[in-house]
Amino acid sequence: MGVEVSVEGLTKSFGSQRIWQDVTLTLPAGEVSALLGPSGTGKSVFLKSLIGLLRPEQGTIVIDGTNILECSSKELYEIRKLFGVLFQDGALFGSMNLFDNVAFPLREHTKKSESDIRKIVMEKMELVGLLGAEEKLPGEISGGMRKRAGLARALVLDPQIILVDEPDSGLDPVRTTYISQTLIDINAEIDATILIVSHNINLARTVPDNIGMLFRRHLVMFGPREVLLTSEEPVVKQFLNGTMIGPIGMSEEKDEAQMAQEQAMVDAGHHAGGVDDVEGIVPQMKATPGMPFRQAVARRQERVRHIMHTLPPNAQAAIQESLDETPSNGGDYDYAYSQEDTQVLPAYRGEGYENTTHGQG
Ligand SMILES: Nc1ncnc2c1ncn2[C@@H]1O[C@H](COP(=O)(O)OP(=O)(O)OP(=O)(O)O)[C@@H](O)[C@H]1O
Repeated sequence: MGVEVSVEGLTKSFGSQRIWQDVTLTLPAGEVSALLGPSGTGKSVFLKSLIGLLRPEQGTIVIDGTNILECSSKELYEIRKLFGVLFQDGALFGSMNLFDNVAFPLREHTKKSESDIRKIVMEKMELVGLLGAEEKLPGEISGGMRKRAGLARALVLDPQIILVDEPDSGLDPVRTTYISQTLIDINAEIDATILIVSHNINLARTVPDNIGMLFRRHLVMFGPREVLLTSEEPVVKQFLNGTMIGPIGMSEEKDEAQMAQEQAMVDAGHHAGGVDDVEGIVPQMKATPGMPFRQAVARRQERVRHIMHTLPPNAQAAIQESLDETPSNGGDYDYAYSQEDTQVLPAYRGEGYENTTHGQG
């Protein structure tokens, strides 16, 4: 199973430009998490910080028991071996065909024989749906295929943590859904901890087990998906519905006067853009039938059950609803609680609720 990534009090600046501060979150081992946020809020900077490509000036990042901000370069090298990273454009070598691109980390970092390498490469190519395209050059294939090849390459060293930077960038909605399905299937197949950085609303609603959001140099929240998806925070609602009305502006955050002016325009009949208020939670994507059981589902439900009393009431109700809807046989996908279990949850009786915005999970 993948390893937990624990971030505490993390602050990053470039010169006098503060990117974000005091970011605290834990990526639960083996679960899929997503970090959302408007453009420029520092999502990619966060991702690069996790693998030690950028160095935050304060805080800790503990991976497999090692604080990577204090460890030696040898230790960092070892920790990096746990990661597979998919960069936005796939970061493929243009002169190598897809087979050689995907084989590259194996040839570079292991002493495996060419026949073993072939076996692994073909296995990963199949997992991302690229069998038959091994001989193609990156310049001869679509952006979606390049991303898939980048993903296959990120998988060949059997990573325990997979970081994915904007898997949807440059893809149409259908291809975005395909790559979303692939990420869920990969999680089912290898049980790695996955962090996806994105501003795609559909992906955010349907893929991750946990969601966080960066805005105004802070982590607005991080926790089980139900927390963000039922949030009443104006910035979260605006982001999820993609409208112009709310604190997020074209390039900068807005002031109160500007927001009031825009609201007046909408009240007078101007369309604010985006989809009409999508409320509540759409079902999470499941592993493709025939894939292994996604163990993260059961683990997450167990974990969420223990922290439920700390979550906002709307999130508690949504979690409860999903538990109630779980088929009594557990299905291939979901972990079912017995009726007895759900009845004794103190959180559902409204006890012990502690805060409204930070569903830390
Ligand atoms: N190496 C760097 N040196 C200086 N500034 C940087 C560096 N990398 C990123 N930045 C700045 O950090 C800020 C956040 O950038 P980042 O790419 O992380 O945003 P993002 O949330 O991923 O945006 P998008 O969704 O548009 O990709 C930007 O203002 C960017 O210019």
